[in-house]
Amino acid sequence: MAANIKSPPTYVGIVPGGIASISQMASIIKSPPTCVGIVGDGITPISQMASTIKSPSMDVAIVGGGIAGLYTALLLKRENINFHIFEGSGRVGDHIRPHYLNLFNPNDPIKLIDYVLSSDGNDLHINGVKRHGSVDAVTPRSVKWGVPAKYQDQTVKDLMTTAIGSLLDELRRAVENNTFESKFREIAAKYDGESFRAYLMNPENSGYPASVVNFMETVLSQTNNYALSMVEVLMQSYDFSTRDWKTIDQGMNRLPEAMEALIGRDDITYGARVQRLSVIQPDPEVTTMEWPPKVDKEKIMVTTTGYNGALTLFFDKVVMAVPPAALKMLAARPRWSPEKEMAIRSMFIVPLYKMGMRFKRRFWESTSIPGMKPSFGGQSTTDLPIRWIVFPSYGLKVDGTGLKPDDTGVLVVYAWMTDATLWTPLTAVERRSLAIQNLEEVYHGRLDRGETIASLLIETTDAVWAEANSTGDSFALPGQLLDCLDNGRKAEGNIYFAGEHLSYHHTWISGAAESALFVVRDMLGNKKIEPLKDNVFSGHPVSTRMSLPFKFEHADPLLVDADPVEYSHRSRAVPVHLGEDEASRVGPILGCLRSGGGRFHTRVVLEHHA
Ligand SMILES: Cc1cc2nc3c(=O)[nH]c(=O)nc-3n(C[C@H](O)[C@H](O)[C@H](O)COP(=O)(O)OP(=O)(O)OC[C@H]3O[C@@H](n4cnc5c(N)ncnc54)[C@H](O)[C@@H]3O)c2cc1C
Repeated sequence: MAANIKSPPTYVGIVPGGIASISQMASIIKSPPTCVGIVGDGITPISQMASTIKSPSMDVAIVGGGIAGLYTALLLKRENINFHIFEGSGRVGDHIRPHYLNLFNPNDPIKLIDYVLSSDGNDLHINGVKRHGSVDAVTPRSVKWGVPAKYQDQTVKDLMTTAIGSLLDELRRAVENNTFESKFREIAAKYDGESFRAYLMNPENSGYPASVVNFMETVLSQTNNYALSMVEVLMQSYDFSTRDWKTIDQGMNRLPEAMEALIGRDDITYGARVQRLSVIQPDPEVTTMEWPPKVDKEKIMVTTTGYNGALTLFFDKVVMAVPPAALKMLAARPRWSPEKEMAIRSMFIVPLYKMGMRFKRRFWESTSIPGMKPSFGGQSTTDLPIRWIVFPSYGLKVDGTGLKPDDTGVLVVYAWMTDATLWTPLTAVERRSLAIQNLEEVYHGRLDRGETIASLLIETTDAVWAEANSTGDSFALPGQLLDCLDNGRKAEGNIYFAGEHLSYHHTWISGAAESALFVVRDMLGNKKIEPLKDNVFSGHPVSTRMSLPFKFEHADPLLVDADPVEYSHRSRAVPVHLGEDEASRVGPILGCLRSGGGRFHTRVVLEHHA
């Protein structure tokens, strides 16, 4: 049996009725090979197991194949540490879930394109008032919002700058001086105890009346976002004020797929939901075989179920790279410190709702109505249930080589927080019908050729994230941010924790990667682990779309999932800082997620050689 199992041969599997199918298990899990494994519920042939489990090196289980798990794997790979990923679903990337029905060449280089955050043709549709142009310039008067006279003509941007501009400047200066973390903690120690709403209303700060705060939240954010910790909303503003926005051409899921290819699919078991974690203490004295087996040093027993059957495997260390909701719902695991348990339980999970709507033509990119401008990217804001309408940044080539307004295209409507919760009880058909009606209202009198939204629509698909395994995004309520971060991150013996919720940049891909960096540093005794550099995997062939079972027809990436229930989120920009020299590098590059003095710049440059 040992011959079936690649190095080091301390890996034993047991199945009901014998060990015949152990070879199957060995082929499922090739390289992270500490261990004893049990498949199924029978453990009779225990006598055939090695007497004492000795592992010569450290073996790490990574639970979760999202960005946090994948990035942890790549860092461990660079350190030559054995690892294996257990991913509960059949794919990596989870939150990043664009879906294509269209053409592109799997061997196309992965490259960044500009992500357009706002454009001249974007609209505001609030209080029944339609306003064309940048959201930043909106005043309460312009949308008939009742506020005290002195605020009526202040733009929403000025109101926000007055409230937090100096704190944002302090954070930016701290990044330049490599003191981001201490500045973040200084600000959090002072302000985390209050919500952003309370902060804005506090006379010691901006002292805005509730009507002004409501106006700001409606125009700039989503309903009840300002109930979060003040520091969460400050960080949202900080991340959104990043200057250079980029996305990955042909879809953001090329990032996790490229990472997957670099890791190697043999080091990932798909469809393996971890259900149980147990700590097995060392007992070198005992030589008789029993279950659980005796081990020469502490091991973590990891039990998964899925389409590979049930697997039980032993590792030296485990990284739980899963969202707090998944961690909370783990059927059996050790009870951790009260602070840790509290951090896991109290992380505030924000629901998100998204619908991708595929249209016969990109009607938003052309208009014959005098005074109206087309929306080449960016997003429109409404106070309707759809809340935001996001225009694609794909195919925007002003030199005429991009997609034409008569080509098909996808709009995404996007609600979160309380606005997303309200979509949850509706059926799929009701959601689609509501989205169409909302869009008809926004575009009333503005479509050419006598068309309607319904007549232009090809298909829709949506994601009610609160109903998905990963739920939504994680944020902290007032007074909980530092506790959630510090206690949530703290290792429990040999069990470590990663995920976007444990970073300073909640709800960003870069945050998930940042958390992986923290974990690997911690696991290796605060070793100075650098983020991945451009050429770490230089020479490694990256073909990212080998496994997609679709025939592609034309070059407009449809960023919606074909599955009518589970929807992808649109591929969108991550905060990016690109230096001139970095942008121009060529060759096989794994783009890096690099930390600049606490500020985590996501630099996703993935190119592979022709
Ligand atoms: C609607 C939406 C829009 C977003 N927009 C952006 C954006 O524009 N830019 C940006 O940078 N970020 C965006 N984000 C955030 C970003 O996608 C996430 O922060 C990031 O992908 C989270 O990565 P993660 O690895 O922490 O978690 P996840 O992606 O949730 O990965 C966790 C993995 O663990 C697996 N898992 C869970 N439980 C188990 C178990 N018991 N056993 C085994 N496996 C398990 C899951 O299947 C999943 O694959 C968005 C998120 C959403 C929901």
